[in-house]
Amino acid sequence: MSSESGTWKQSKFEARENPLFFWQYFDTTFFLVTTITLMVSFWFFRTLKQWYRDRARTLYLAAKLPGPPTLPLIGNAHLFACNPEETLDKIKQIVQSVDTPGRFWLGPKLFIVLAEPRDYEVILGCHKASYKDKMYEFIEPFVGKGLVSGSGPVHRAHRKAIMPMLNSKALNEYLEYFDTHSRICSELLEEKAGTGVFDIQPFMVHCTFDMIFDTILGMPGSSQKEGHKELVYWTEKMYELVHTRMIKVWLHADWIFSWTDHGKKQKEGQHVIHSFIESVNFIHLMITAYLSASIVFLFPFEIPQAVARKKKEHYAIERGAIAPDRPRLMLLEQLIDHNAKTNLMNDTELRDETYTIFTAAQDTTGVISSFALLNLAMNQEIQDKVREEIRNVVGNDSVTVEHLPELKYTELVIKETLRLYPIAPLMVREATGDIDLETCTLPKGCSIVMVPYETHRSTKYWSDPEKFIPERFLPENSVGRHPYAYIPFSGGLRGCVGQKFAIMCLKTMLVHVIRKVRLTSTQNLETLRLKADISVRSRDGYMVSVERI
Ligand code: HEM
Repeated sequence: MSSESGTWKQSKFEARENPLFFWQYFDTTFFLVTTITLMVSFWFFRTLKQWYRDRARTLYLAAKLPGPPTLPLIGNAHLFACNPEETLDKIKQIVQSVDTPGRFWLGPKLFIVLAEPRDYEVILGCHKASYKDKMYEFIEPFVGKGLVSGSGPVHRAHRKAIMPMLNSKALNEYLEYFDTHSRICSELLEEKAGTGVFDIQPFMVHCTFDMIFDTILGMPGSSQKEGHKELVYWTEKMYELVHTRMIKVWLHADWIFSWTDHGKKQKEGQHVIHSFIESVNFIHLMITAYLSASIVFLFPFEIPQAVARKKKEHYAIERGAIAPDRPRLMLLEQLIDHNAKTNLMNDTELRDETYTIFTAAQDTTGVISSFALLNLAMNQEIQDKVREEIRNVVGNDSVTVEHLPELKYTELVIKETLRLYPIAPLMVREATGDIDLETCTLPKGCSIVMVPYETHRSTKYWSDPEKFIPERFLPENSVGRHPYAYIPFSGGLRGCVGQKFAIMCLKTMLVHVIRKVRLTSTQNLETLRLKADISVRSRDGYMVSVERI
């Protein structure tokens, strides 16, 4: 206390003796505050000016593009205040009402719609369009940040590492699993013979669950025997929720979303998944996993366990404690081995990539195989041709690597299915710089919407586009067609990494099912109603009847 009052007295004394004492103090503070204020103001006005310039340029370039009339503040958001199932119709209406490139606004955000192959060619190969739109982040609460939603240098490095892991050597190893599970699927379908109309999708979805469990996680899948209706339901629902959030601009803010019915449904879905996991007896699970190696459930909690188990196995093999019973080619094993050498991914990234690939592979293949079989059920002549080819090429044998390239007509059927039902009906990118197209410039910051669904059904590139005609993909019938008129697997910098995997998987499934049962359906292509969430699906189910061959 005395020393403090001493200091104060000393300052008072110095101030009286030296009149510049306080001014010196004031000058330094004044100088610092002024400099910082000026710098902040300078930065603020510069940013504001840049923002104003960018905005003016965006408005100027957008004004040159055709599009529906906009309302103040909300733009065209009111057009999407519809049932999520109708989104595809809304986008189709926009594409059909204007000559693309066209535009629409969701609040302050500009979307430029493309449907011409020449524009796809530029966009899919352009680094400035290789970033996924921010809306893809809505998928991250479910699958984490993986190849599908990520962008930038980390995405590039992960993609570069993962792509060679889905090479022919690994795929040939996977074929055995595709064959085993497809056989089980065909036997289960055979049991449905004579039972009337049923939805074939759950059968195909469970089959793909199992194939992907074996090949991506390297763990035996047996969901076809156990059945996981709730999980299947919530996988599909999860995509629907993400999609709803993407198109409804007012749901973008987390705090609003969490209060809405959709946010509550998201929690409900997570709750179902959590409860399911918790309901499993973990001791039983571990014993089952280690002794009989039959783990049958998945989702985020399962993936970390799978990663941990595979890591343990990796280090045990390295120490020589156990010998590998086969080449370690399952995707998760390859990722762990690669990571041990390069340290490319941390544990979270490893788990997210595994789970992302798992869902990217499972949902797509499950839906496309259902559409393929439904279309064969609706077209008996085409089904007969496929069956004849299968008899000639594979007979009653297991499917081998040598058979696959010989299944040429079956491949045409798969291609035609992917034309009519492109799994990604819309693909959205963010322009990280201005991009010049043949007819216009896309301004930096806009969202680019590609609509393969529309291009795949455009009379400009396809005759009788609404009909199921596999022969249109014969080389002689494809002459002169723009290569980007057909992009079911996207292409270029963000193209699907699982294309070969998917074709192999689909061919094997078709072989087993078509040679075992004849499918019929009372549904037809003209009346089949589709919906689009993240992928295209049938609103009416995939209703077929089967009889034994
Ligand atoms: C019939 C089956 C499939 C179809 C039609 C399909 C289609 C597509 C499409 C269109 C994209 C681009 C999406 C976009 O840019 O928004 C994509 C990306 C992707 N696909 Fe597939 N896919 C299929 C199966 C698979 C399989 C089996 C795997 C894994 C084994 C897989 C893994 C991925 C991954 C990881 C990406 C993200 C790639 C990136 O952005 O770098 N897909 N797929």
